[in-house]
Amino acid sequence: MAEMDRKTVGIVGARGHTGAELIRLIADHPALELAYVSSRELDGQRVDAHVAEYAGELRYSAPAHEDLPALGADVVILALPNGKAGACVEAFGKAGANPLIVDLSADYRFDERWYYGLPELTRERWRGQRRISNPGCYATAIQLAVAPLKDLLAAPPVCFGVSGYSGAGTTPSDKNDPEKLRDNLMPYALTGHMHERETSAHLGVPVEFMPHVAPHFRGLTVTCNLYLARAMKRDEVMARFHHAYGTEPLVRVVEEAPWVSRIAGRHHAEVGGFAMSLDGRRVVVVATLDNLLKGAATQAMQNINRALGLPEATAIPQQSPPVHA
Ligand SMILES: NC(=O)C1=CN([C@@H]2O[C@H](COP(=O)(O)OP(=O)(O)OC[C@H]3O[C@@H](n4cnc5c(N)ncnc54)[C@H](OP(=O)(O)O)[C@@H]3O)[C@@H](O)[C@H]2O)C=CC1
Ligand SMILES: CC(=O)N[C@@H](CCC(=O)OP(=O)(O)O)C(=O)O
Repeated sequence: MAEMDRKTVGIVGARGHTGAELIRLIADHPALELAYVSSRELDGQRVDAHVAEYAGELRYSAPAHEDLPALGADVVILALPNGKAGACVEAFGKAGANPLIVDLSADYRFDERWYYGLPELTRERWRGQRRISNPGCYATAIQLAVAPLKDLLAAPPVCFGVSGYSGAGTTPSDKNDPEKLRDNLMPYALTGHMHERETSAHLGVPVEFMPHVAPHFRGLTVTCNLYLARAMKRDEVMARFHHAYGTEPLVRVVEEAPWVSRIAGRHHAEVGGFAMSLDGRRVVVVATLDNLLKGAATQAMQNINRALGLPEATAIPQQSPPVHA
């Protein structure tokens, strides 16, 4: 597609797990090409030595924040740890540069000047903003599980989350130490996790969230207990989910509670279970997604495609639905 006017993309923080997934997606994108990928640790090394799906001559570089605007990418993806995006965003402001900026961190998720891009729930709120804040991974799953019933809740949803340890990034900690995770389930931030605040703010209802990290690498599950203001039948509950997501290529509504082992490496989220209490006033909804894909890189790609006027699912692999045993 050499004749197509490709847009250039810079990834800041490209050594990380999400950065690597973005390199894969962009490598296969008909309208995008990588301009630069930054990493201090991999500075000077060939990208194809680290991401097999990338074929080209590009090497990692380590520009200072203030030098990013001069690199001239049309799209800049910030995949840095929390707290680091501001310096980059400021550098573009100071230089008078206005690329499309997508931030994967939590830094702008509460900033009303930024579009919060969870396309299936917020795409109507995009008004051409060139600053896009990508949602958190658990926060994506919880919002997808709760949104279709949020007007019927009698109490805050109580959500039990279990993530693979890639969710904890590459900076060494107990939460990404395979030795400490072996045969283990590690609870953390059991009240006040940032995604509790994020989901509450964006759903407009208070949410309670208890995260855990498990020994698998990628994929997360949230099991959400929802008390309902009136008795409902399972069919009625499911009809709401089909209505909300029936035409969405990246959210599948499934009968059974989905398994995280079947979502790893896939680009969509699954929402299912819909276990009802006998009195019909309580339903348990389970959502799974790959935290690095629909929880991060794939969602960023949806947002970028949309902002560039391309079909939202461009270059996002659409695999066939999993077969449940
Ligand atoms: N992992 C996940 O499942 C999800 C992550 N996110 C968010 O996406 C962002 C990236 O996550 P992830 O890829 O997991 O993170 P990683 O920890 O795997 O990668 C972080 C990247 O930032 C660079 N970096 C680390 N420290 C600094 C620093 N002090 N200054 C500048 N660069 C630094 C690293 O490269 P180098 O040190 O070589 O420069 C690396 O490229 C985070 O904000 C995270 O919260 C969002 C949703 C899901
Ligand atoms: C297992 C694990 O540690 N997960 C991360 C969430 C990853 C994510 O979505 O990150 P941000 O919201 O920080 O962008 C956490 O709980 O902080």
